[in-house]
Amino acid sequence: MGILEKISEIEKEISRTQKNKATEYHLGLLKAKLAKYRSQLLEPSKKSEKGEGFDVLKSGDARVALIGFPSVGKSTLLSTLTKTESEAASYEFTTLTCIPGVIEYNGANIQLLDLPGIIEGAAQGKGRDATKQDVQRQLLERELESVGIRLNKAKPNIYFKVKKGGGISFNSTCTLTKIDEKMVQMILHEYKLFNAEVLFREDCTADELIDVICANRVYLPCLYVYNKIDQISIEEVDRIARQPYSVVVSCNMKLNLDYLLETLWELLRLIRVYTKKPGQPPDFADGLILRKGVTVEHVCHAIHRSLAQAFKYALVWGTSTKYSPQRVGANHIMHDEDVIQVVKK
Ligand SMILES: Nc1nc2c(ncn2[C@@H]2O[C@H](COP(=O)(O)OP(=O)(O)OP(=O)(O)O)[C@@H](O)[C@H]2O)c(=O)[nH]1
Ligand SMILES: [K+]
Ligand SMILES: [Mg+2]
Repeated sequence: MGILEKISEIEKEISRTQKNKATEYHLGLLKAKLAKYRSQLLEPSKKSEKGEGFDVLKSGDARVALIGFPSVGKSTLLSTLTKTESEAASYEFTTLTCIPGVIEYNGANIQLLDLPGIIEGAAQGKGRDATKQDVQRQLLERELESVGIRLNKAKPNIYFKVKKGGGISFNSTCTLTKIDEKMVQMILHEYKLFNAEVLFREDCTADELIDVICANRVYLPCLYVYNKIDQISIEEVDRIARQPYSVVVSCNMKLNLDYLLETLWELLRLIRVYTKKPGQPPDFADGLILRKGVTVEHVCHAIHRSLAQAFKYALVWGTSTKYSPQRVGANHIMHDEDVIQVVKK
């Protein structure tokens, strides 16, 4: 049996197995097997070591990829938000390669990647059926999930370390309601791991443990953009817009695109920090683009490599301080649109 067949066999078995106390361990084992075969599938074959990727250089302050069904308007969106034109047409698979563009927003350059549609033949219809969006979303999520991508999800808080000996040590700092020691043992054995340290710091599932064992999962923020709202009822638009991480737009009618950019900015956790020299106004024309959570020390590094060493203190104006200006140390956390003046030793 090939890997694909094994995968489909296990998927079938999972779907026909009823979920209850008695089948818990069996299901846990099936999930571990499934994850194992999927990883094998993703390993590059000997022949084409590199795998087929799109050759686009990373650039700008952040990167966003457009993943979606054919003809949902990915290329139209790229052409609308950036100076790049990506061909759009009413037939599926108009785009056959990766087309990069740049969104200029709040002084930041956000690289936007237009990609070919994934999953064939499901984007037809006028958007009349109320649940088409939900079905597409689920299929896309499942597709990304199966290649190890986790959307809008933090890495499970499990400490996991493979050891040379000593068996499996299992501990938790909280009550576990979805997994127990026996299940952990079974899953580890499936991966031929007989010596390891496992410490649960939150109430995780078997799937989450498997993610941690596999170690190649990618945790990404995801914004669900629903285009063509000019084609559905206002009630449906309203319902979709209320879902988390969701924005409704119409590229053709230029509806809600400002809100899309605002939301993208927030989700990418971008912030602007303006620098100021003594006795001069802040340099609002040329802000530093950084990420939420950065400290004054990070800002120093962004200004100049050697500045952090020469740092004495900084004056900060903005929402991150109680007073403006306020004298702060290297560990102070900056907010969007703060102004900073660095004082050297
Ligand atoms: N009604 C409506 N049609 C739109 C909108 N945006 C795009 N379209 C149309 O949808 C069709 C497909 O648009 P594309 O931009 O080619 O879609 P795509 O997702 O890039 O498609 P592929 O590259 O083939 O996967 C085109 O005919 C667009 O004119 C919109 O907001 N409303
Ligand atoms: K198209
Ligand atoms: Mg396209």
